[in-house]
Amino acid sequence: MSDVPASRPSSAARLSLSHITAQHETNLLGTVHGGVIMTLVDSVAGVVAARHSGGPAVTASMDEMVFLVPVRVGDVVHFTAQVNWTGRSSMEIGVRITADRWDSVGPQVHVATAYLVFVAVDADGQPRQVPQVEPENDEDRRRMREAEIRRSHRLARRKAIIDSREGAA
Ligand SMILES: CC(=O)SCCNC(=O)CCNC(=O)[C@H](O)C(C)(C)COP(=O)(O)OP(=O)(O)OC[C@H]1O[C@@H](n2cnc3c(N)ncnc32)[C@H](O)[C@@H]1OP(=O)(O)O
Repeated sequence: MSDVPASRPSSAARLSLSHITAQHETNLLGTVHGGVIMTLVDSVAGVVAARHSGGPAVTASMDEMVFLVPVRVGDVVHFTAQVNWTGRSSMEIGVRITADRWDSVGPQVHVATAYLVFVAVDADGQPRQVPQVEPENDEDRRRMREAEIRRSHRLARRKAIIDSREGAA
């Protein structure tokens, strides 16, 4: 594992990946399977988490992911990911997914946005501390504020479910 600094700028681990979709990635309707997109989202976010934290990181959760438009075979799908927020050992990674239609030149289509929480782990699979992400501009600061809102909702939802189960027991 590399030496891990106390903080890293958000641009340090940002990553873009482009993928040309193929026939074998389709669902029964003939459009690209949502699971193919989700696998690539998880992979891209995992690389960002590993680069930011300087070592292995595992997917802890993925927020609701809304598919806005179908992706067609041959479309070029772009995944852009960065660390939005850091806790002690967890990181929220935001992934924006856009597509260029294979048969026309036009503005990129917004396919989906996903937010994933990764936890950096040590050799025993135990959470380890991550560098704090340093937002570099207003957009990064907006992403960090919104990530904090999502985290507080995740924690509140988890606590409400635990309380409800304990109340029912
Ligand atoms: C890249 C891949 O494909 S990995 C394969 C799929 N993923 C996995 O197999 C992961 C399996 N899960 C695990 O190993 C564990 O649950 C871990 C490492 C994620 C968390 O371990 P825990 O013992 O629960 O850790 P702990 O309770 O100390 O929490 C550690 C951090 O994880 C965060 N966390 C734990 N569970 C969740 C969750 N469901 N959603 C969001 N964050 C979570 C905590 O908030 C905490 O964050 P912080 O350190 O920034 O405050």
